[in-house]
Amino acid sequence: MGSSQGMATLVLSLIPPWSLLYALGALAALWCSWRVLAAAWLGPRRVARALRSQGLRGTAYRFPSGDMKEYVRLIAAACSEPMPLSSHAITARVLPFDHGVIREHGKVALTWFGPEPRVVVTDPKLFREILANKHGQFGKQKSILPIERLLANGLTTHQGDKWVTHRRIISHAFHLEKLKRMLPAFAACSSELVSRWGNSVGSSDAQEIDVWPEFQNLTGDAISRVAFGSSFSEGRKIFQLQSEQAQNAVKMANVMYIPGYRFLPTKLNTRMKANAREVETLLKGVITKRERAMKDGQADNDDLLGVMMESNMKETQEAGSSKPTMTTDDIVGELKLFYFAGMETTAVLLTWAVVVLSMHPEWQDRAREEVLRVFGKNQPDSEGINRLKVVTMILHEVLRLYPPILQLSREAYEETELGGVTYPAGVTFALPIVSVQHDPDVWGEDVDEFKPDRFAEGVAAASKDSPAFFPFGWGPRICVGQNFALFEAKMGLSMILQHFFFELSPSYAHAPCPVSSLQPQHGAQIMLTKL
Ligand code: HEM
Repeated sequence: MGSSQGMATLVLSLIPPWSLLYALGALAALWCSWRVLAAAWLGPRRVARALRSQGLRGTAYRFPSGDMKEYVRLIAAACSEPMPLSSHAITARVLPFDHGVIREHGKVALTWFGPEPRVVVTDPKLFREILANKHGQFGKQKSILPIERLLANGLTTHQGDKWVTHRRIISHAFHLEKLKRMLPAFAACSSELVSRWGNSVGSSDAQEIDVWPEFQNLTGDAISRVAFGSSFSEGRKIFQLQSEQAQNAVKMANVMYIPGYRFLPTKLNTRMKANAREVETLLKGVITKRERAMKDGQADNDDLLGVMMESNMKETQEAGSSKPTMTTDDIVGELKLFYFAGMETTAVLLTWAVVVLSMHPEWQDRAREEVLRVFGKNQPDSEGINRLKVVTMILHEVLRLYPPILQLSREAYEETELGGVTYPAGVTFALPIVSVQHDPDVWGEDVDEFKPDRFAEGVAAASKDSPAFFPFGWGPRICVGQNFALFEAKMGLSMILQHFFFELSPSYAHAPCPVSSLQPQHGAQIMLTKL
């Protein structure tokens, strides 16, 4: 024993210290290569074998980027030219990769997001099962990108107890009764839009207007007024900054792949950080002002901020805590989120509604007849808005054919069984809303036709496999602002129908495009004529 120890000491003393460093370096490199190999090669192969052995079909894993290159290539190709006018068969254009995979492999298919397994699910029953998340095994993806945090850190990104309390507080603010009180704000914004359009349209000639930026302004203004009431001008400034932030985020997304890029003092990074600081300062100012007014009993709490702060105070009192349930930072995050979650989506809905009604003048006439019967030329009220049957059917059909959010995703938090296949923890499920809503097996052979009548007996009776209508999601995470969005869209559309006829402009190219939402790639040019 003694002699072998002596031998080892002798050998070690003969090895120069730098070669020990080399050896350690080589070991570290070997370990890193092993980790990379395990994550990007062995892991995917193991998961693929396990899933295929249970009968799941799909694409073969390609090292190291999986299907990502093909996914991007197909979208670029599909969006390189417009679609035929009046065609509503958009799935192959806006989600070409998933569309092809579903056709080839069926309604549950394995694909690869880099080395991560991504299972595309378009079977409505499984779709609902994942979103309903009865046993807590499916959740939002846990990793949230720093860029998402910079834009908005609120309900959509929260998990667990924090999500439960925030959802409860925010739901109060979006309750139908509360929304009724917000109606004057929607009406004021729509009336501004209609009188601006009226001024630019001559008395007899038709005038071309690109309604896409117009509706973005409308919904941005509406959320500023509805969220901040009397502090509308600060609200507008905040939302202008948020709008700039969203555009910068798109530029940023193009360079995010450069490691550490976001820490460099580039012009874009500096602007985004300054912008985020300014939004936060403005929001905190509005909140502090409101807190003071509430203490003095002088606050007008009919806006979203007021209702949310009131309901937060109640929660805090009921919990018997000295600390507020939602902190000022929490409220700032939620307000920022309302802009991203609520503005663009509703603008997209209004845009496709006007485009589609221009393609189908018979439905435009029916909608106008109803609006004029219910309101005449008067400002729409909440009671009348709730009686609009044709307009509601039209908006549902537009949301079916052109869902503003094309797809959702969820992660398996633990090993879980779904549709007879056991999935390991960490698998991502892609849920393409647009594919389910354009599936002939679910909606019938006329699936790609604009037929609002299918919603005559409500959403549940509209499809064979009911319900298969998911524009606002499904289950506990269903859109908290859906009543808000529909109220706003009905108000805007009614006022436009009261004052104008519209048809497609010759310069319009039909090109739905998957950006952050389903946007018109080259704008939405409409010819307006005064009624
Ligand atoms: C036509 C308009 C809209 C559409 C199509 C839409 C769509 C959606 C969808 C699909 C989800 C579910 C996301 C998921 O499950 O991962 C969602 C969630 C959400 N939406 Fe909307 N939305 C619209 C309008 C609005 C408005 C106006 C607001 C607020 C002002 C809003 C606020 C939210 C929030 C806060 C969530 C997160 C809910 C949660 O995670 O608990 N949305 N929306």
